Amino acid sequence: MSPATHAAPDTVLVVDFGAQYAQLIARRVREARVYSEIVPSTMPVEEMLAKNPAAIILSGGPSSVYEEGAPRIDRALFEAGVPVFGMCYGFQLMAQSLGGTVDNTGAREYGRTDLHVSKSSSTLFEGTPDEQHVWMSHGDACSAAPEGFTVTASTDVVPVAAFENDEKKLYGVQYHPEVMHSTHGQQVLEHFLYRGAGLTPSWTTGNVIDEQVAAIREQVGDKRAICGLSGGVDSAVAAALVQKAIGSQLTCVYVDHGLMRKGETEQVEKDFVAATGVQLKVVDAEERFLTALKGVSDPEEKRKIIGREFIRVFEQAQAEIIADEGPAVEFLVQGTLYPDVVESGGGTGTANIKSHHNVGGLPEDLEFKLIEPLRKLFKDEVRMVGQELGLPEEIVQRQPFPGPGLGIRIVGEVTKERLDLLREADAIAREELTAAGLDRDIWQCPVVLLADVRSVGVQGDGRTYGHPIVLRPVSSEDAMTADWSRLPYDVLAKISTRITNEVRDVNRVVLDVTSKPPGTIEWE
Ligand SMILES: Nc1ncnc2c1ncn2[C@@H]1O[C@H](COP(=O)(O)OP(=O)(O)OP(=O)(O)O)[C@@H](O)[C@H]1O
Ligand SMILES: O=c1[nH]c(=O)c2[nH+]cn([C@@H]3O[C@H](COP(=O)(O)O)[C@@H](O)[C@H]3O)c2[nH]1
Ligand SMILES: NC(=O)CC[C@H](N)C(=O)O
Ligand SMILES: [Mg+2]
Repeated sequence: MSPATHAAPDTVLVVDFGAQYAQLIARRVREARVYSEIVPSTMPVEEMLAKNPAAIILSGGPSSVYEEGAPRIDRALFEAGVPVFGMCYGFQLMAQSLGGTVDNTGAREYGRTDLHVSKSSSTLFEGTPDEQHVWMSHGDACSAAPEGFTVTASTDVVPVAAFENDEKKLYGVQYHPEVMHSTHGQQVLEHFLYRGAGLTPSWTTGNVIDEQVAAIREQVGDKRAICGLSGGVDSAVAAALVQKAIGSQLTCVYVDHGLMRKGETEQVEKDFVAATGVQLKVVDAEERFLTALKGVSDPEEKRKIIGREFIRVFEQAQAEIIADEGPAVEFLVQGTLYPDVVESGGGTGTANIKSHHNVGGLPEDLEFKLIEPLRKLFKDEVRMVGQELGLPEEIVQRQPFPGPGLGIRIVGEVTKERLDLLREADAIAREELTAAGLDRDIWQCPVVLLADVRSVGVQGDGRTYGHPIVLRPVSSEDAMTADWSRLPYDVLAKISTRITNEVRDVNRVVLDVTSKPPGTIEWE
């Protein structure tokens, strides 16, 4: 999308072989201040090379290289003169393609492993200790490196745990440098990028602002755009970025779909406008959404309906703005992030976990041209962009709240009555977490109503048959993986007591102690 005046940054392609950690690799590369993108392993090598990558990283993956039907890579990739770094499956594939030996030696290693570095002056390992901990997860192993490669590390059971070929700029490690448990992993990755591939750490979120502002100006011209504004971080940053590019040609539209939390609408009306001076249109669409959701309890169906209704409301807003005179409103700005795209199966041929309303949930007859300036960024990067744009801390550090709102936090049919009940419970949980000073310690805390579940309780000496509320506090770096937050018991106790006392029909509060994976953050 960048106009010709802005050179594309040096890009490292991360080829995804179905890895658990492809996103993490891309993030680590960006932490090294080099721009990276993920591509599926099914992309033909010519297409990868046509992107003019500065380097290529081959990810891990569940397959075995010698199995029939296992994903492969055209050998041409290794002969194109582009520096390549293979990790785990990618390493094994590189070994096999170039004439080394990979087989099932019985040398399985899962988890923390001691790595013995045999050539600490090598491109990958310079300055790192001869003995280091790495994180392994493999059943196959490379027993002989291809010709021309120097073996630079081994473990007690694997003779070839790293190899390097400086002449051809090809490198590989059996372990996962991208995970935190590999103690010098980031350093080894940076050595590949800076020393192996000769890149300089120059990519910053500042580049994103300049590039996107120029690109958006060119794209929009003298037309107008609307931006779905939710009060959340992503749309606030997207709106501020687009406002910087086209100023008063932008109108923000906040949809009150009746699935918002207590006090949210008032907050957006007040805080965001005060911070940015943006033009805001608030649409009350509660009835429309609740009617469309009537009788629906399947999560994907809910998501699709909400995605569709959002667009219908935006179209209506568009018509109203056009009626007010001025140039056409052709564009819709959304605060879509990279994880939204990846999780909706839109990124790399990965599985569709759930349709995020703004990606997989969009209707097919969408007429707007989309502007999604944050589509390639992770959340922490978006927060940095927001900070650079001068947005206040309260907005930039706000916890995420999903576009489909409480609609996907009611397991069962969504009704006004259930929403009101959940809104009360959620407000109590948020109030107590804030009072305990825990807002910055947790990523977010969905509060979920199990509307189709009832359990027996005793309240006021009488029998009750009510619904459970689930607390789902999680900590995370980017919502791609998460762990349940170990909240202090007294805070949990207070929330539980208040919810069962103050919210009618709720007689039980339970805590979700599942990490992601296997659970996702939201229940639907
Ligand atoms: N109530 C709403 N009104 C208008 N647009 C919305 C609303 N909710 C979500 N959107 C649109 O959908 C996009 C995706 O929602 P999402 O919740 O991922 O982002 P966000 O709300 O901007 O940030 P956060 O992830 O911090 O909550 C938003 O960026 C925004 O464009
Ligand atoms: O705008 C959004 N539209 C959606 O449809 C959606 N679904 C999940 N989320 C948020 O994304 C993060 C990851 O959530 P999951 O682990 O449930 O997939 C968490 O932060 C969720 O709150 C959404 N945000
Ligand atoms: N994590 C991986 O990439 C594993 C590679 C291969 N499936 C093995 O077990 O050796
Ligand atoms: Mg949100």
